Amino acid sequence: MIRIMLAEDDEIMRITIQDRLQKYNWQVDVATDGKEAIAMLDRNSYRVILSDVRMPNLDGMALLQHVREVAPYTDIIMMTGYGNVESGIACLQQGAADYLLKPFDMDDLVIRINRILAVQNLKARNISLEDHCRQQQQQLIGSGPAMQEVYRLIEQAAPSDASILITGESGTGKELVAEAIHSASKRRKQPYIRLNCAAIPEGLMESEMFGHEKGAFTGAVKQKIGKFEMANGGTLLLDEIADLPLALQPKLLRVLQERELDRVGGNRTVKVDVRIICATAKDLSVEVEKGNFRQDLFYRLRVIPIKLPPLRFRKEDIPELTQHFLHHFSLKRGVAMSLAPEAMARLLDYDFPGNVRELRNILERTSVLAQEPTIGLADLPSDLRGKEMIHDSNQSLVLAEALARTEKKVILKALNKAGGVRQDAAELLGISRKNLWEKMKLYAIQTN
Ligand SMILES: Nc1ncnc2c1ncn2[C@@H]1O[C@H](COP(=O)(O)OP(=O)(O)OP(=O)(O)O)[C@@H](O)[C@H]1O
Repeated sequence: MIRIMLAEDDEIMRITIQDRLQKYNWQVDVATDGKEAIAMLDRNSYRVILSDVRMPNLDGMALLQHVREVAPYTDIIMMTGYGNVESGIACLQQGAADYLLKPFDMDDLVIRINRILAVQNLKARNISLEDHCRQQQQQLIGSGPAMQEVYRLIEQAAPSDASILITGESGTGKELVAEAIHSASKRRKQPYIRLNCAAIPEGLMESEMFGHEKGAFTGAVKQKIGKFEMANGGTLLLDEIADLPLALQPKLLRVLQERELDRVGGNRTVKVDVRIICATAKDLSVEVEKGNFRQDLFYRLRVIPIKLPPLRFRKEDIPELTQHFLHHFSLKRGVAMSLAPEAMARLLDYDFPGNVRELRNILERTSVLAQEPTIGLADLPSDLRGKEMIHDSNQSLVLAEALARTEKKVILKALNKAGGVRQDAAELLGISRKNLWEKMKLYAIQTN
């Protein structure tokens, strides 16, 4: 429920405004002077404060200054009397969101509050869009059986609010899967926020997750909203969850169980409604055995587990991924890039310890550096060209066969197109004449 504070010393005015605003299902707490308002601000979070300028004990300007310091996410509308436009402008200069000259129309007040709430919603949405933008143009690619299973799990998991644990080696697309789940869920129009548990110093993690109040610790000069509150109504991805400090794990468990949290240095409880997705490249059950991760939290987080296979176990997706990334980099470079068959063969033979991220990086680098629009073997990084390639025995045997068949087909096609002229066929294939000759021998291809 949207919470609004009304600070006004005039009783009739107070009752009239409160009655009217409550009709919109807003919770309206009233304060009779500035001091009382400050005390209430310590106990609760408000989206909007509506304050009179002239009040006993502590006036509206002092309250405004206090709110700006301790609650930067709360907007304040000032009510000034006697047609005092200068005072209204002074309020805006001090950081008020708006002002109203008394006497004012109640409809006008409601419109202004709604406008402020809309801007607040936009700001929250903006934070989540920034996160989205990073991933823009990034969709999950791969139609092999392993990815089909992943899509099936995403589809099944998305509609519920159950916690999801995505595991998989680095670069297998865990973040993309988390985003796909959010986008397919009923929360898709709400914020999607990401928090990397490994990237934040341990001492700052609690405030990053749950926020803090002004003065909670040295350096906490302003109130800060944590990622949980930012994600309210939406989804929070806790990336690298295995790195969440042990001391914070009970606090995360509490949010999951009670759906409420305490900001650091705060003495009030904030209700949150957030769907949690966790991702990790580590085996969490091993971390539990080692005593680095709480078992109760582990079970709570892995209600739906999704395991992403490494790229070397789904090599069938490499051509499709390659095409997808090359298309993207071609647009960036303004040249239609393609991959020579033997370069593709090398990619298919490589084990990609860095998974899809490594494939993407290789293609990005080569599409920038390659002299010709066709990326050849020589354009690939040395660890792909050289003997250092890591072989996965059974897998590459099956692939080698499939590859050989494809390569033979492509060569025959090129020779056919070139009317049997080897030099032209070699050029079409983007390989040397000698290389073509060797391959023709290998595949027992004859030309007249
Ligand atoms: N199936 C996929 N289709 C398209 N792109 C993918 C796929 N999987 C991964 N990527 C790309 O690979 C890169 C790494 O993906 P992502 O960050 O999701 O991996 P991750 O598993 O979260 O890695 P880490 O554990 O290192 O954070 C990104 O650029 C992403 O777009």
